[in-house]
Amino acid sequence: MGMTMSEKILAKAAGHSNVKAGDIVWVKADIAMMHDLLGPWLIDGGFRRLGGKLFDKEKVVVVSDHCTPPATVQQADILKFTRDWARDQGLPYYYEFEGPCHQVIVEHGHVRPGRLILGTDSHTCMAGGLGAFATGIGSTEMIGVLLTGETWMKVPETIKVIWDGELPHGVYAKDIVLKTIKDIGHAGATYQTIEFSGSAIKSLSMDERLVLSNMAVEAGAKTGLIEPDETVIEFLRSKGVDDGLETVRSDEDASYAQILHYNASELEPQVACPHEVDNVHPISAVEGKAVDQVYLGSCTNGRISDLRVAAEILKGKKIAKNIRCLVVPASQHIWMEANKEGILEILTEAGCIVNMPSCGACGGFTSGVIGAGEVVMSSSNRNFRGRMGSSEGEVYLGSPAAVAATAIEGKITDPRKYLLQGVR
Ligand SMILES: CC(C)[C@H](C(=O)O)[C@@H](O)C(=O)O
Ligand code: SF4
Repeated sequence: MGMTMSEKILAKAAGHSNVKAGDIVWVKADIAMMHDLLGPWLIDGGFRRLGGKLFDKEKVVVVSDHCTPPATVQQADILKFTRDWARDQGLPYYYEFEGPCHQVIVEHGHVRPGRLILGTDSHTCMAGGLGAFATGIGSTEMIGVLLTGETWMKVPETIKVIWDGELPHGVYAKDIVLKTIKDIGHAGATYQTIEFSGSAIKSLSMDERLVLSNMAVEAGAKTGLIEPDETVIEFLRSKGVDDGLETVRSDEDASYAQILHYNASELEPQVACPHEVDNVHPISAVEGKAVDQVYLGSCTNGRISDLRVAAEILKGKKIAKNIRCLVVPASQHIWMEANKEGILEILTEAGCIVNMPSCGACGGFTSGVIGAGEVVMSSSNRNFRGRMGSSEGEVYLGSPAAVAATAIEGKITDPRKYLLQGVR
């Protein structure tokens, strides 16, 4: 019996030639990633009591992103604690004010195909877009990983999700993943891997692949994998990475818990409605819903291609009166790229506010929270009650194009009417 990608990566991490779904294995982490909110300030006590010595400094990456820039004294204290901890531990890889951790570790080359990446954040699974088995773990579990470099894991079964065909214009990876989550359900892939494949997936850019893997956890999955190919290798080379580029793929005769098959050419723009990510409908079902804020950003959809498509739609136009449009590039690097391309100017002239890269508005932590009764159309990954501020608010999720079109009209809007044929 062949092995899935997920089984192969975990077999390697466990030092076995073969593992199968359901096996319990001890695995060695290639990267242990923490952020400010669930990292050092939470675990330092336990970590020190148990010896306080890192298993390997080179494999520990800390990113301050959730409390940046701090909006309260408590957040400033958390940030200071995290920064001081990284310095005291002599960590070579500490990043702050650069953007959400998942984007930052990808850009800095910490994510490579076949690696096992453990992080104290549920969207750690985003690294699966480059073919790494990446998953979120709790802070307590992270103490053990920091001390030993190891943890135990049950090898997950895999749900294979095949998207063949060609995406119509105005339809994106975000729509693919929302439709997939709708069908699997928000807990339907619990303790399973989702493997995305098919010709539509293969033709996605690196930016768009990361949208799929990022949101795998919204179906409850442990990770979301895409077979690494030349798109991934070229991306990594562009970031100066030239080792650890071997690819990993599922065997033809690997066994799957479930196989779902879709035709991308039939897909329409999708929207996840409050208050669950699987409450997904075609945009036509919610068109016209008035919004108070639109949010274009996050580790899900704040990358350069997302900003480009929004600029294409908003160029020469103005956002609706009485709404706010927050744009938050997913990293400092993307911010600079968007600046060079004139995108930030286009968006600002349209009336958007460009914030610094951060988790702030996405998770309702710092700037951009919403009040009771307010409605947001967001390009991020979660719409739980209270996600962006008040529990009396409402969050709708869609593609960056849908967000930009909504900004123009002040109500949820199908982006296709604002896009020239061929713009992706
Ligand atoms: C704050 C953190 C625990 C959380 C996560 O784990 O995902 C956040 O990043 C999110 O997106 O909700
Ligand atoms: S989902 Fe939002 S809060 Fe969570 S890591 Fe990404 S940007 Fe930050």
